[in-house]
Amino acid sequence: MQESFSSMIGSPLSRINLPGARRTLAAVAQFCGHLDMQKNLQTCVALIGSAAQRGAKMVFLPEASDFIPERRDQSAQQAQPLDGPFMKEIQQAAKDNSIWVSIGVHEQHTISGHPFNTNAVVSDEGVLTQVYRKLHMFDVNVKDGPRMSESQTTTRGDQITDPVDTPVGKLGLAICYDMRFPELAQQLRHRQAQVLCYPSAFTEPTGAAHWEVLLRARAIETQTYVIAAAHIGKHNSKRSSYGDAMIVDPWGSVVARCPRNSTEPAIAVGEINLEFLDKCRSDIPVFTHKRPDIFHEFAS
Ligand SMILES: O=C(O)CNC(=O)[C@H](CS)NC(=O)CCC(=O)C(=O)O
Repeated sequence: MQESFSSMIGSPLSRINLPGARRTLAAVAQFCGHLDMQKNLQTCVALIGSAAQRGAKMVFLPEASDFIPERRDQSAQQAQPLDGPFMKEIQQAAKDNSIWVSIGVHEQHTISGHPFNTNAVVSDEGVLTQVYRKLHMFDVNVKDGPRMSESQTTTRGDQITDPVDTPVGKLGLAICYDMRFPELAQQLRHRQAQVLCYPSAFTEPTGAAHWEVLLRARAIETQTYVIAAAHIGKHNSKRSSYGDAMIVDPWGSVVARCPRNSTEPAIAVGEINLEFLDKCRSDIPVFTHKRPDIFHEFAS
């Protein structure tokens, strides 16, 4: 798996003109995914197009943008490899619109049979540039709340992915439930991330209780931008998602947000300002105040 995956990764980074681009626009997307991959693909392509039209250099699409399963067996049935037809079309749309894309998909895993929950980054030339596979499985049983066992349908990843250079900054990859694990955000920041993304399909009860607080906390404590694309609305008779896709700045302010009173596909555009980020980091230099002598995980 690892070899075939590596061979699909291009090396377009030398071609990005990053130094002058201290202020760029990012677009965060929200829609209601269904089982039908063709329909979801059309929605994603339309969102990529409107993000580009609004001047964004990168667009962030939700976790599981390819499909939301209705039954457990459908995850494995419908999952495609990263060089399959769904990602090919996304790559083409990125290229056609000259925009970078982060997208969550079920990534086929032929060995275990259960797909990875993957966040894939595509360059504005349509090249698959970085891939992260969700580390933390959402296996929970909340009274009157969600009961989910992601590990029954999903293979968990086993590595932290190095942040990748994009036009909006050095981007650290995570997914949804990962936002409850500050150690991943800290590690990505330790590896120089300036932006973290959490493509999501949050449940309604946990979204109402925790979503915004978690995202703003991760942004404040890591002093990075946090971009969380999200599914919203009723996917099928058994499942619905909270929505509230947003971009948070390194001070913890929400700078862009999709409407929660509509389940129509939407994007919100916000500025990523790396000068502001540097100012946040120098005003309150928490990362020079770390105590690796006490907390050994950050000793280098
Ligand atoms: O299953 C798929 O096809 C797509 N994956 C998801 O929807 C995942 C795993 S079930 N959802 C979450 O992690 C929700 C986390 C959450 O809601 C919380 O942390 O409160």
